[in-house]
Amino acid sequence: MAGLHQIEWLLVTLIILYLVIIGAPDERSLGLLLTTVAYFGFSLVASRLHFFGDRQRWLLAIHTWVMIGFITWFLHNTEGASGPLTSLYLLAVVTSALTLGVLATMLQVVAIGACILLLFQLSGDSISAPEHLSLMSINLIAFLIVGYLTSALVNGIEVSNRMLIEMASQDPLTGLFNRRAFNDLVKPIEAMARRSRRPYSVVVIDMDGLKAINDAQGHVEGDRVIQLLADELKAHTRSSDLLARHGGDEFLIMLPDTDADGATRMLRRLLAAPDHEIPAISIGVACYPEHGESFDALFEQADQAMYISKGLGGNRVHVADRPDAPSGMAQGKGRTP
Ligand SMILES: Nc1nc2c(ncn2[C@@H]2O[C@H](COP(=O)(O)OP(=O)(O)OP(=O)(O)O)[C@@H](O)[C@H]2O)c(=O)[nH]1
Repeated sequence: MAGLHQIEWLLVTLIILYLVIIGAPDERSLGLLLTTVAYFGFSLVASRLHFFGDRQRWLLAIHTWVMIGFITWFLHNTEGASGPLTSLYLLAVVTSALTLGVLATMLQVVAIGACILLLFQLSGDSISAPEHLSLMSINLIAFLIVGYLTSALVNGIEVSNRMLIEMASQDPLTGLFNRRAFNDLVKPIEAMARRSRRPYSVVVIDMDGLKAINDAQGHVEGDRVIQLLADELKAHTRSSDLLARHGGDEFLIMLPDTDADGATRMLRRLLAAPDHEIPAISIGVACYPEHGESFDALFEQADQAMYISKGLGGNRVHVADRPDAPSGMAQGKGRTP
């Protein structure tokens, strides 16, 4: 975004250079200088207020319209629309294409066309003169091409960026978050829960016997059951819950605002789901605040609880022991009680 202010400052620099080297009619010099200083002040204030940084479209639009108005005023007071300075409008077109998209940019090219017509009108030149008509057409076609190509380029970069972010945060097989993205998303929920002392649950799920499926039916079938389980997890969780594929056949869920009872109710429904294609799963649960103060501590507890589930035969939920509870208090909850 800083680049956009640089475009404006480039415009101011070009205009000052013009005034110094070529100069304007004496009676207009002061007015032009004051307008240029006012425009520079506007740009400076806008950059301080983070107009561009906030990416508010209407503020960006105001910015480009002000730029077009300023260029039109400058041309009106110097060489009109028939000189080479008309190409200064390119700066407004590029600014718009970088920030506002193709449609707004095309609209601005139309508005620039209207400004050029107005300039011809004000200077008393006839627009129907062949040299004026061809000059205006060439300029407008150039603006259209530059505006369109720049917008398309920016759009392509934005799409690529989005894809890169998705690729960096998603597990490609299931579309769930990967562990890195999950860790980033967990932090604010953990902090909020700690501040408000609201509960949350951490769930570790591990498939039972994926290796046997891979060995007997091949990796494609193994992949398919992983996807089926991921779909089932999505179907049984809320949109506010966080799901991640943690490793090969291991999944991780964070359930905000959910205590141990709420988590086990949901997980029992998952185990009772009638989809027999999904292999058995072992589940461990740990909850804030009773099983630990930090997400990492809860993850460790949930992981141990998952292994207890597996040790008890798998296909069940095991809630971590309370740290102060005597050992043997673990509660196993199988698919078939
Ligand atoms: N098809 C497939 N298999 C995977 C993938 N990632 C890991 N695996 C396999 O999953 C198997 C996991 O093995 P284990 O950790 O022993 O798990 P398991 O066979 O489910 O046995 P338990 O966890 O003890 O119940 C290994 O054979 C891995 O090669 C994957 O993306 N697709």
